Amino acid sequence: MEMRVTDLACARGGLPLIEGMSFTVAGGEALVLRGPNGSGKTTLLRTLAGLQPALSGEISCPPEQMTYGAHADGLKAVLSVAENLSFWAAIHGQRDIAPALAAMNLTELAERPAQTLSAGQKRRLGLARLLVTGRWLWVLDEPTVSLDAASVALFAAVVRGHLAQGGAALMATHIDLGLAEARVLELAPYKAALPVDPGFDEAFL
Ligand SMILES: Nc1ncnc2c1ncn2[C@@H]1O[C@H](COP(=O)(O)OP(=O)(O)OP(=O)(O)O)[C@@H](O)[C@H]1O
Repeated sequence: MEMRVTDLACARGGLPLIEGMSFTVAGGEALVLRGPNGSGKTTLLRTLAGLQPALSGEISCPPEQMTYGAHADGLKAVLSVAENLSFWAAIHGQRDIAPALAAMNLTELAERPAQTLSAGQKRRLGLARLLVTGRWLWVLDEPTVSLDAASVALFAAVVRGHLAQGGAALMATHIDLGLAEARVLELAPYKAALPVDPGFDEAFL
């Protein structure tokens, strides 16, 4: 399995942010996306996940082969931890949620309504969801927000396990995940030139 991105350009709010971007992610690989606030990491991930159209370029992997973890945890507040996971597992044709619960240290919280979880516990549940999708490519936006050091380590182990099974991960993160094997993809070289404002008029200066 491989995702090949070729000469991609994307925009947000009508402004081009990224242009001329090409890279590949293959099964067994983790790619960490780096760039300052506002540089377009979320925009790139949304584009790859098919949530917004690219301005131009090609993405070889269809959204059906990936799972996208956004800033929001995407939980159903009144469902329990186990019910939330079962819901997602059913959508993806999976049954066994026990390994996902155990991997993100949620077994003891299985019966708790999601709305009563702490921010870090909610994030752990959001990440456990990845494990019941069966998708090979994980596209993740700041996956470790709200996690304490122990949970970051748990998550790194989950990612490593996914890679070992031939999966891949593309993650925007500002923190060190402790995944020494991850490649870093800097956004800076692909910063799009700002369009010239055709309505500019010196008389108004
Ligand atoms: N809904 C929106 N409408 C218009 N512009 C937006 C919208 N969302 C984000 N932007 C702008 O698009 C640019 C890129 O934002 P994006 O969220 O992709 O950056 P980022 O690299 O993920 O930032 P951060 O590190 O802060 O999460 C920013 O200048 C931002 O203000």
